Amino acid sequence: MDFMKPETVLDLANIRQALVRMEDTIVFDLIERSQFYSSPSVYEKNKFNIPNFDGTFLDWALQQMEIAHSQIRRYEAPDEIPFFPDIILPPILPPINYPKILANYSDEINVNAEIMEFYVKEIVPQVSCKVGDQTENLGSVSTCDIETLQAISRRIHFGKFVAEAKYQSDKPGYIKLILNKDVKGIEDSITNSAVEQKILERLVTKGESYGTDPSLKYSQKPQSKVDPKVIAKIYKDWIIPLTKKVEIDYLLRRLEDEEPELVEKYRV
Ligand SMILES: O=C(O)C(=O)C[C@]1(C(=O)O)C=C[C@@H](O)C=C1
Repeated sequence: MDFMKPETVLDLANIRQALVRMEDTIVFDLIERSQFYSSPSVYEKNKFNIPNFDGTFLDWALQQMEIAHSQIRRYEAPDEIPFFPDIILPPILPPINYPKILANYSDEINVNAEIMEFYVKEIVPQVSCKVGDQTENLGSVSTCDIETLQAISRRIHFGKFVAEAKYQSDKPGYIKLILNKDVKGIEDSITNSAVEQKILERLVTKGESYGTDPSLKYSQKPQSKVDPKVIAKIYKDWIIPLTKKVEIDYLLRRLEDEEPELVEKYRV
């Protein structure tokens, strides 16, 4: 898909293909994280003495990274959402005039605070190789965390494109659901259990293959570096539900950016 060509971005088959590709990045990032200890010092507020800063070491490191990445134009892209939108800077590179694809409030749909919370509380304890700190690796842990968080955030906020594609494909149906504030109806209409099931099965296969040394493939002992079932469970319990939350939150506001005459047509 090409963000300069909206029709390629709003094609559900293309979006799903992009989501499948993102699984590779996320699975590899989780495997990378599994080399390290849980490293609680990285996630403890004000553990290190950082002048004029109130937060965890990871918050601080991620903020520094986002400041740099904002200047290299990362957050101009419609599929990149910062964790700290209030501290980012204008790009140094000239702006890109992306065609409008999403509704005008789309940047306000941001679940990164929830992503940070489940990452620290649920993912790190399940994928790290051992409980505790390993002093010399705290920096590596934080850079690995940043990569993983950014990959998961991009995947979850892709829900906006999924939602827009679904909205465009059935405006009358969605306008009625939105006017009725029918959250359950919206959730049912965006859910495709067969697609979800396939994702979970494929993640187990990817976890097994990517986590195994190819030369040991035929060994009797399982080699996976992260239990593939844990990877599938992270998707089932957190990544897919939050993607759906993004879709629902996006759709609930969708009439803010719709022709009033069209909305009136469906109001009873
Ligand atoms: O592919 C879709 O239709 C989506 O809405 C994305 C997604 C997902 O998170 O992967 C979420 C909800 C659907 O039930 C299936 C898959």
